[in-house]
Amino acid sequence: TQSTRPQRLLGAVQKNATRGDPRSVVKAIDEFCRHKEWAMNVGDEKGCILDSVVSELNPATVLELGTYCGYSTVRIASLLPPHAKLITLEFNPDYAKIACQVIAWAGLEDKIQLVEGSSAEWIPKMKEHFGVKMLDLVFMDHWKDDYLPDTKLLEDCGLLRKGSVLLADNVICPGSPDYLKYVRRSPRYKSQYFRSHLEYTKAEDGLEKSVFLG
Ligand SMILES: O=c1[nH]cnc2c(O)c(F)c(-c3ccc(F)cc3)c(-c3ccc(F)cc3)c12
Ligand SMILES: [Mg+2]
Repeated sequence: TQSTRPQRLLGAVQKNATRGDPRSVVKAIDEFCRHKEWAMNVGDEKGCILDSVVSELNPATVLELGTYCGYSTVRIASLLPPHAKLITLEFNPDYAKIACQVIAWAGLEDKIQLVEGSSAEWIPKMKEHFGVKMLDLVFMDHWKDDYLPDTKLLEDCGLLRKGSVLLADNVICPGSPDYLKYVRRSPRYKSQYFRSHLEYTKAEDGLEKSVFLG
């Protein structure tokens, strides 16, 4: 039977990356997506912006919405301090199966908790189920139409504190205009646009970094 693109991406990781070396996993995926098959990872250009936000923040608790094949999951987790935790939510079971194996190849199982399900279902369960008090960083990379409702859900669930950072991918392509309007207009956020390109292409895209002011 035909393999899927995520399966072929995993194959490229297992063939070209070194077990236990997260940066080689990131590199292997970028090479695969640039030279073999495009895939919707945040990619190397926006990935560098992601790295700088994570490194500057040094977060203890990270929530990623949208795991896909685990590229940004591995990229973020490889920069976290020793006892920091990353919870990543993926709705698609096929993506979750691949991401689990990419995370294992990178040797980051201890830092990452992969949960299969919807953000709407799991955000309200963060505190009771994962013992999460507050989120230091939320990387939003799931579905453009869910960015705004999930942001409001994070606020309502009391998961954001003064200084919590929301970092949203694809705010231009495909774009999340209602989300952008909300975080840019709200007095409760300090928002900043990092202009970049759609992964592995010349099309414009960017990341929006929004600091919750409490
Ligand atoms: O859905 C996404 N989630 C997370 N990140 C994404 C991402 O980083 C992307 F680059 C794209 C993208 C953008 C342009 C394009 F032509 C194809 C896919 C998508 C996306 C957008 C619309 C869809 F119908 C399917 C996928 C996503
Ligand atoms: Mg994306």
